[in-house]
Amino acid sequence: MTVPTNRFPDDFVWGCATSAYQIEGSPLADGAGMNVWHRFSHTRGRVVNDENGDIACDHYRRYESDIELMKQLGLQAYRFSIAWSRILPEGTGRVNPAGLGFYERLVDRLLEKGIQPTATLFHWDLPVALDDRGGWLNRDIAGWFADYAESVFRRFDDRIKLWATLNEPWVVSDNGYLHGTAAPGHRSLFEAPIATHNLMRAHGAAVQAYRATGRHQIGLVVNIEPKYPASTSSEDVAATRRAEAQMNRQFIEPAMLGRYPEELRDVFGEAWPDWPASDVEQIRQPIDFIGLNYYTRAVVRNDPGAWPLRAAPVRQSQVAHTEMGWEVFPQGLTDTLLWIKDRYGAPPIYVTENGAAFADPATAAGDVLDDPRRVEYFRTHIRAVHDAMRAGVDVRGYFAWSMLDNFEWALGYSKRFGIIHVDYATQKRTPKASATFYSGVIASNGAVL
Ligand SMILES: OC[C@@H]1[C@@H](O)[C@H](O)[C@@H](O)c2[nH]c(CCc3ccccc3)c[n+]21
Repeated sequence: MTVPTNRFPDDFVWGCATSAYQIEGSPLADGAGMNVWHRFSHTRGRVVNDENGDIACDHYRRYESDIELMKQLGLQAYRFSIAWSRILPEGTGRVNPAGLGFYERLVDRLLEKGIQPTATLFHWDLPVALDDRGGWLNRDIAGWFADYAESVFRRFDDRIKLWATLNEPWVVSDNGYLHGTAAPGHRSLFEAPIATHNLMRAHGAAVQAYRATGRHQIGLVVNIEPKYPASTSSEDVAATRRAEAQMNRQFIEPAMLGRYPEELRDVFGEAWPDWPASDVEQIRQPIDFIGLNYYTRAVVRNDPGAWPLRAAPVRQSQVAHTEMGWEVFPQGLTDTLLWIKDRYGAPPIYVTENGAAFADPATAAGDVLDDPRRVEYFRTHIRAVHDAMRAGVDVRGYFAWSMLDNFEWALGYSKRFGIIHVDYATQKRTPKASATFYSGVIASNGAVL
């Protein structure tokens, strides 16, 4: 693959990404079952300002005008997630035709507008009915997930050609079961490894199900935050390896190499089981691509008091940070793309999420002052992708996070990642300068960088 010096290959795909619970609203409409983020966000004290996704961007009802905006941007593809509990209100068994109907309308409208739909089966919004049966702690969930996957493959594989099983299993295991900062809000050293393992077993089962009938591509989306040691001391280097294993290799390694990083026993101790080899073999199903979500890097030091990693980030001074407190470090994206290529056999990669939160207040006149730092963030990170491609990494596409300002999980609506501003009181959409910039990138296939 020859990569032109000043633009991207002709078949490179440019898109935007969102997820169901963050933008749709109407979480219980038309027979949908309750999902764990509905229950979590309605539990006092879990989300900033006790905000929730009851309305969000009202995309469930405004999807046609939102797709019009995507068309105006010149998007070639759109990454969204399917809400499991709309399709199977109890998580298994009865299919809800109205739930399928929403995604049918969404997909058909996208195709009408010449925009490629790419779907993630699970972006954290587990049906409550399954959480009440143990959720990711119940080994049966691999079968439940495969059945759900089959019901949507059967319906949409003629129109959706790029599938992802899970979005960021690390966040579900680490935030949802280890630290309790995300749904279902558990805090347990013993539960997190079980959640990890069942998430990955479910991934494997869904890929196996896809191979039986699917005719296109399926992969796994992981968040990778490259870890750089704060010093060359053996303590800091060891701490960095623990942090890297726990976030960056805990999921991609079983999926791609059929083994868990040995550092995980050092992190979890007796709480890390000896998984049956047959389980890990089943997890290692050949996949067609890796979806990489990249935002920032971490500089890591040894910290004996930091549970359970015994590692802590070191904030970098005198450099740009986003509203999330994340360092702006585009080199980390190049480094990560090269790391995946070198370590996991040069798989095709889509950058499935990359973006930045900055405060973008709307002025009284209704204009939106898009922070110029967001344009710079996209410019430098898209350049970083190009650098990796010039160095031989097989990157197939880039999805900006996010198309719309949306519900930022436990941070509610306090963080704005959108290239399109949403006034939540009026639901008015206003493209930001970053939308105009990204539109130019797409139109010129990266030549404007
Ligand atoms: O935080 C911005 C986005 C979320 O809105 C997406 O739903 C999620 O896929 C996503 N992942 C990451 C990086 C991993 C991460 C998630 C949550 C907290 C800290 C890091 C950033 N984001």
